[in-house]
Amino acid sequence: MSNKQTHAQPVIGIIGGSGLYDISGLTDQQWVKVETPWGDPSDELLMGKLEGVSCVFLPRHGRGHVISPTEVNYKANIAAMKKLGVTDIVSVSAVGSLKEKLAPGTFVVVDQVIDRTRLRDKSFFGTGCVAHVSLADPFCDRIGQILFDNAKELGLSVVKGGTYLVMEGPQFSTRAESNLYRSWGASVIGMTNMPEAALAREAEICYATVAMVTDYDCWHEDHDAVSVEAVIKTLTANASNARSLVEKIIPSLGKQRPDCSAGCDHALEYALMTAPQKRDPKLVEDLKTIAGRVL
Ligand SMILES: CSC[C@H]1O[C@H](OP(=O)(O)O)[C@H](O)[C@@H]1O
Ligand SMILES: Nc1ncnc2[nH]cnc12
Repeated sequence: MSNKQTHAQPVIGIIGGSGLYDISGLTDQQWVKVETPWGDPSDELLMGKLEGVSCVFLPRHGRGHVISPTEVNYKANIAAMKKLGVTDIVSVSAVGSLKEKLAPGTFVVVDQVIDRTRLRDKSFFGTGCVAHVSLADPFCDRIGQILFDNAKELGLSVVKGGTYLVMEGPQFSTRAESNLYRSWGASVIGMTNMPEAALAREAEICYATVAMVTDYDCWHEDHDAVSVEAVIKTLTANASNARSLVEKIIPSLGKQRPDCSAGCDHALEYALMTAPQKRDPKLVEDLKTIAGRVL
Protein backbone atom coordinates (compact mmCIF):
# COMPACT_ATOMS: atom_id res chain seq x y z
CA MET A 1 0.00 0.00 0.00
CA SER A 2 1.37 3.42 -0.91
CA ASN A 3 1.87 5.75 2.03
CA LYS A 4 1.92 8.89 -0.11
CA GLN A 5 0.19 11.85 1.44
CA THR A 6 -1.76 14.66 -0.10
CA HIS A 7 -1.51 18.22 1.13
CA ALA A 8 -5.13 19.21 1.53
CA GLN A 9 -3.97 22.63 2.66
CA PRO A 10 -0.35 23.62 2.00
CA VAL A 11 1.55 25.62 4.60
CA ILE A 12 4.07 27.99 3.05
CA GLY A 13 7.50 28.55 4.58
CA ILE A 14 9.66 31.52 3.63
CA ILE A 15 13.35 31.53 4.51
CA GLY A 16 14.55 35.10 4.30
CA GLY A 17 18.20 35.67 3.47
CA SER A 18 20.36 38.77 3.67
CA GLY A 19 18.15 41.85 3.75
CA LEU A 20 14.88 40.00 4.40
CA TYR A 21 14.39 39.64 8.15
CA ASP A 22 10.58 39.79 8.30
CA ILE A 23 7.61 39.93 5.97
CA SER A 24 4.64 42.23 5.96
CA GLY A 25 0.97 41.71 5.27
CA LEU A 26 0.44 38.74 7.62
CA THR A 27 -2.62 38.60 9.85
CA ASP A 28 -2.68 36.69 13.18
CA GLN A 29 1.08 37.25 13.44
CA GLN A 30 3.02 35.50 16.15
CA TRP A 31 6.74 34.87 16.64
CA VAL A 32 7.09 31.37 18.09
CA LYS A 33 10.05 29.56 19.61
CA VAL A 34 10.46 26.04 18.24
CA GLU A 35 12.72 23.38 19.71
CA THR A 36 14.07 20.53 17.59
CA PRO A 37 16.19 17.43 18.24
CA TRP A 38 18.97 19.26 16.36
CA GLY A 39 18.97 22.33 18.56
CA ASP A 40 17.66 25.84 18.03
CA PRO A 41 16.73 27.38 14.69
CA SER A 42 18.24 30.73 13.66
CA ASP A 43 15.48 32.66 15.44
CA GLU A 44 11.86 32.41 16.45
CA LEU A 45 9.57 31.72 13.50
CA LEU A 46 6.90 34.18 12.44
CA MET A 47 3.56 32.44 11.93
CA GLY A 48 0.61 34.13 10.30
CA LYS A 49 -1.89 34.09 7.46
CA LEU A 50 -1.95 35.80 4.12
CA GLU A 51 -5.26 35.71 2.24
CA GLY A 52 -6.23 32.75 4.42
CA VAL A 53 -3.05 30.77 3.65
CA SER A 54 -0.95 29.70 6.63
CA CYS A 55 2.65 30.84 6.40
CA VAL A 56 5.79 30.57 8.46
CA PHE A 57 8.73 32.96 8.04
CA LEU A 58 12.25 32.39 9.31
CA PRO A 59 15.17 34.81 8.92
CA ARG A 60 18.06 32.52 7.95
CA HIS A 61 20.73 34.53 9.74
CA GLY A 62 18.43 35.59 12.60
CA ARG A 63 16.96 39.07 13.09
CA GLY A 64 19.85 41.51 12.98
CA HIS A 65 21.92 39.08 10.85
CA VAL A 66 23.82 37.47 13.71
CA ILE A 67 24.62 33.98 12.34
CA SER A 68 27.27 33.37 9.67
CA PRO A 69 26.51 31.09 6.70
CA THR A 70 28.68 28.26 8.08
CA GLU A 71 27.08 28.45 11.53
CA VAL A 72 23.43 28.58 10.48
CA ASN A 73 21.80 25.51 12.03
CA TYR A 74 20.26 24.33 8.77
CA LYS A 75 18.96 21.10 10.31
CA ALA A 76 17.13 22.90 13.10
CA ASN A 77 15.72 25.44 10.63
CA ILE A 78 14.25 22.78 8.33
CA ALA A 79 13.09 20.61 11.24
CA ALA A 80 11.35 23.60 12.85
CA MET A 81 9.51 24.32 9.61
CA LYS A 82 8.48 20.67 9.35
CA LYS A 83 7.26 20.72 12.95
CA LEU A 84 5.03 23.69 12.09
CA GLY A 85 3.54 21.74 9.19
CA VAL A 86 5.32 23.55 6.36
CA THR A 87 4.89 21.77 3.02
CA ASP A 88 6.53 24.27 0.63
CA ILE A 89 9.54 26.51 1.21
CA VAL A 90 10.53 29.56 -0.79
CA SER A 91 14.08 30.60 -0.04
CA VAL A 92 15.20 34.13 -0.80
CA SER A 93 18.94 34.64 -1.21
CA ALA A 94 21.36 37.36 -2.16
CA VAL A 95 23.91 36.14 -4.72
CA GLY A 96 26.79 37.33 -6.83
CA SER A 97 26.52 37.01 -10.60
CA LEU A 98 28.92 34.80 -12.55
CA LYS A 99 27.46 35.73 -15.93
CA GLU A 100 27.52 39.04 -17.79
CA LYS A 101 23.81 38.86 -18.65
CA LEU A 102 22.77 38.43 -14.98
CA ALA A 103 23.14 42.04 -13.91
CA PRO A 104 22.58 43.26 -10.35
CA GLY A 105 18.84 43.52 -9.69
CA THR A 106 18.04 40.36 -11.69
CA PHE A 107 16.05 37.61 -9.97
CA VAL A 108 17.16 34.08 -10.86
CA VAL A 109 14.95 31.06 -10.15
CA VAL A 110 17.84 28.63 -9.86
CA ASP A 111 17.47 24.97 -10.82
CA GLN A 112 20.86 23.43 -10.02
CA VAL A 113 23.54 23.56 -7.34
CA ILE A 114 27.26 22.94 -7.10
CA ASP A 115 28.10 22.41 -3.44
CA ARG A 116 31.60 23.57 -2.46
CA THR A 117 30.89 23.76 1.28
CA ARG A 118 32.96 21.54 3.58
CA LEU A 119 32.22 22.46 7.20
CA ARG A 120 28.50 21.69 7.41
CA ASP A 121 26.37 18.86 8.62
CA LYS A 122 24.60 17.78 5.44
CA SER A 123 22.08 15.12 6.43
CA PHE A 124 19.50 14.28 9.07
CA PHE A 125 20.40 10.62 8.54
CA GLY A 126 23.61 8.78 9.44
CA THR A 127 24.97 5.74 11.23
CA GLY A 128 22.01 3.97 12.80
CA CYS A 129 19.58 5.06 10.11
CA VAL A 130 21.07 5.51 6.66
CA ALA A 131 19.08 7.06 3.82
CA HIS A 132 19.86 8.33 0.33
CA VAL A 133 17.48 10.74 -1.37
CA SER A 134 17.76 11.95 -4.96
CA LEU A 135 19.19 15.42 -5.46
CA ALA A 136 19.33 15.18 -9.25
CA ASP A 137 16.99 18.16 -9.33
CA PRO A 138 17.60 19.87 -6.00
CA PHE A 139 14.92 22.55 -6.40
CA CYS A 140 11.18 22.04 -6.79
CA ASP A 141 10.28 22.98 -10.33
CA ARG A 142 6.59 23.27 -9.50
CA ILE A 143 7.34 26.14 -7.08
CA GLY A 144 10.04 27.46 -9.42
CA GLN A 145 7.51 27.90 -12.21
CA ILE A 146 5.11 29.72 -9.86
CA LEU A 147 7.94 32.00 -8.73
CA PHE A 148 8.91 32.76 -12.31
CA ASP A 149 5.34 33.42 -13.48
CA ASN A 150 4.59 35.71 -10.54
CA ALA A 151 7.87 37.61 -10.92
CA LYS A 152 7.06 38.18 -14.61
CA GLU A 153 3.58 39.41 -13.72
CA LEU A 154 5.18 41.92 -11.34
CA GLY A 155 7.38 43.12 -14.20
CA LEU A 156 10.61 42.05 -12.49
CA SER A 157 13.74 41.20 -14.41
CA VAL A 158 13.66 37.43 -13.87
CA VAL A 159 15.42 34.43 -15.39
CA LYS A 160 14.30 30.82 -15.02
CA GLY A 161 17.11 28.32 -14.57
CA GLY A 162 20.68 28.68 -13.43
CA THR A 163 23.27 26.96 -11.29
CA TYR A 164 23.91 28.28 -7.78
CA LEU A 165 27.50 27.68 -6.63
CA VAL A 166 27.54 27.38 -2.84
CA MET A 167 30.85 28.44 -1.30
CA GLU A 168 31.78 28.05 2.36
CA GLY A 169 32.56 31.69 3.08
CA PRO A 170 32.47 33.85 5.05
CA GLN A 171 35.14 35.55 2.93
CA PHE A 172 34.12 36.22 -0.66
CA SER A 173 35.90 34.27 -3.44
CA THR A 174 39.31 34.88 -4.87
CA ARG A 175 39.42 36.01 -8.50
CA ALA A 176 40.85 32.60 -9.48
CA GLU A 177 37.95 30.80 -7.77
CA SER A 178 35.41 33.12 -9.35
CA ASN A 179 36.84 32.44 -12.82
CA LEU A 180 36.97 28.70 -12.10
CA TYR A 181 33.27 28.68 -11.20
CA ARG A 182 32.52 30.64 -14.35
CA SER A 183 34.39 28.02 -16.40
CA TRP A 184 32.16 25.38 -14.78
CA GLY A 185 29.11 27.20 -16.13
CA ALA A 186 27.78 28.29 -12.72
CA SER A 187 25.39 31.24 -12.91
CA VAL A 188 25.38 32.71 -9.42
CA ILE A 189 27.36 32.37 -6.21
CA GLY A 190 26.21 32.42 -2.59
CA MET A 191 26.90 30.77 0.75
CA THR A 192 23.67 29.26 2.01
CA ASN A 193 21.61 27.08 -0.30
CA MET A 194 23.42 23.91 0.69
CA PRO A 195 22.77 21.97 2.78
CA GLU A 196 19.44 23.80 3.10
CA ALA A 197 18.00 22.41 -0.17
CA ALA A 198 19.25 18.88 0.58
CA LEU A 199 17.77 18.88 4.09
CA ALA A 200 14.42 20.13 2.81
CA ARG A 201 14.43 17.21 0.36
CA GLU A 202 15.15 14.76 3.21
CA ALA A 203 12.27 16.30 5.15
CA GLU A 204 10.04 15.90 2.07
CA ILE A 205 9.40 19.65 1.89
CA CYS A 206 9.21 21.19 -1.58
CA TYR A 207 11.95 23.86 -1.77
CA ALA A 208 12.77 26.53 -4.35
CA THR A 209 15.05 29.54 -4.34
CA VAL A 210 14.72 32.94 -5.83
CA ALA A 211 18.22 34.36 -5.96
CA MET A 212 18.54 38.12 -6.07
CA VAL A 213 21.72 39.25 -7.87
CA THR A 214 23.48 41.93 -5.86
CA ASP A 215 26.94 42.15 -7.53
CA TYR A 216 29.33 40.71 -10.13
CA ASP A 217 31.47 38.91 -7.53
CA CYS A 218 35.11 39.71 -8.44
CA TRP A 219 35.63 38.42 -11.98
CA HIS A 220 34.21 41.37 -13.91
CA GLU A 221 36.84 43.79 -15.21
CA ASP A 222 34.42 46.71 -15.39
CA HIS A 223 33.10 46.34 -11.84
CA ASP A 224 34.71 46.55 -8.43
CA ALA A 225 35.08 43.30 -6.51
CA VAL A 226 32.09 42.51 -4.30
CA SER A 227 31.86 44.19 -0.92
CA VAL A 228 29.19 44.16 1.78
CA GLU A 229 28.60 47.83 1.03
CA ALA A 230 27.75 47.04 -2.62
CA VAL A 231 25.57 44.07 -1.64
CA ILE A 232 23.56 46.15 0.83
CA LYS A 233 23.14 48.95 -1.71
CA THR A 234 21.58 46.59 -4.27
CA LEU A 235 19.59 44.74 -1.61
CA THR A 236 18.09 47.99 -0.40
CA ALA A 237 17.16 49.00 -3.93
CA ASN A 238 15.48 45.62 -4.56
CA ALA A 239 14.01 44.78 -1.16
CA SER A 240 10.54 45.96 -2.07
CA ASN A 241 10.57 43.77 -5.21
CA ALA A 242 11.54 40.74 -3.14
CA ARG A 243 8.81 41.48 -0.61
CA SER A 244 6.19 41.98 -3.32
CA LEU A 245 7.14 38.67 -4.92
CA VAL A 246 6.96 36.79 -1.62
CA GLU A 247 3.55 38.28 -0.82
CA LYS A 248 2.24 37.57 -4.31
CA ILE A 249 3.20 33.91 -4.50
CA ILE A 250 1.81 32.83 -1.12
CA PRO A 251 -1.85 32.77 -2.28
CA SER A 252 -0.85 30.84 -5.46
CA LEU A 253 1.19 28.32 -3.50
CA GLY A 254 -1.51 27.97 -0.88
CA LYS A 255 -4.05 26.50 -3.27
CA GLN A 256 -5.00 22.94 -2.50
CA ARG A 257 -2.99 20.45 -4.50
CA PRO A 258 -2.33 16.72 -4.72
CA ASP A 259 1.20 15.32 -4.28
CA CYS A 260 3.92 17.54 -5.73
CA SER A 261 4.29 16.90 -9.46
CA ALA A 262 8.07 17.21 -9.02
CA GLY A 263 8.10 14.41 -6.43
CA CYS A 264 9.83 16.28 -3.58
CA ASP A 265 7.14 15.49 -1.03
CA HIS A 266 7.69 11.73 -1.28
CA ALA A 267 11.49 11.78 -1.60
CA LEU A 268 11.89 9.26 1.23
CA GLU A 269 9.64 6.66 -0.39
CA TYR A 270 12.54 4.33 -1.30
CA ALA A 271 15.44 6.10 0.46
CA LEU A 272 15.87 4.24 3.75
CA MET A 273 18.62 1.58 3.71
CA THR A 274 19.05 0.43 7.30
CA ALA A 275 17.09 -2.67 8.25
CA PRO A 276 14.37 -1.82 10.79
CA GLN A 277 15.85 -4.14 13.46
CA LYS A 278 19.30 -2.53 13.04
CA ARG A 279 18.18 1.08 13.47
CA ASP A 280 19.37 3.20 16.39
CA PRO A 281 16.23 3.85 18.48
CA LYS A 282 17.40 7.31 19.63
CA LEU A 283 18.13 8.46 16.07
CA VAL A 284 14.83 7.02 14.86
CA GLU A 285 13.01 8.90 17.61
CA ASP A 286 14.66 12.17 16.52
CA LEU A 287 14.01 11.45 12.86
CA LYS A 288 10.29 11.14 13.50
CA THR A 289 10.23 14.95 13.46
CA ILE A 290 11.13 15.04 9.77
CA ALA A 291 10.52 11.53 8.47
CA GLY A 292 7.69 10.21 10.62
CA ARG A 293 5.74 9.28 7.49
CA VAL A 294 8.17 6.50 6.55
CA LEU A 295 9.50 5.40 9.96
C1 LIG B 1 25.81 39.93 2.72
S1 LIG B 1 26.50 39.10 1.35
C2 LIG B 1 26.83 37.47 1.82
C3 LIG B 1 25.69 36.69 2.41
O1 LIG B 1 24.48 36.96 1.67
C4 LIG B 1 23.97 35.73 1.20
O2 LIG B 1 23.12 35.20 2.20
P1 LIG B 1 21.65 34.65 1.94
O3 LIG B 1 21.74 33.50 0.98
O4 LIG B 1 21.16 34.23 3.27
O5 LIG B 1 20.87 35.81 1.34
C5 LIG B 1 25.23 34.90 1.00
O6 LIG B 1 24.92 33.53 0.85
C6 LIG B 1 26.00 35.22 2.22
O7 LIG B 1 25.57 34.48 3.34
N1 LIG C 1 29.61 37.61 -4.58
C1 LIG C 1 29.03 36.90 -3.61
N2 LIG C 1 29.63 35.77 -3.17
C2 LIG C 1 29.04 35.03 -2.20
N3 LIG C 1 27.88 35.34 -1.63
C3 LIG C 1 27.26 36.45 -2.04
N4 LIG C 1 26.10 37.01 -1.67
C4 LIG C 1 25.93 38.12 -2.39
N5 LIG C 1 26.96 38.31 -3.24
C5 LIG C 1 27.81 37.27 -3.05
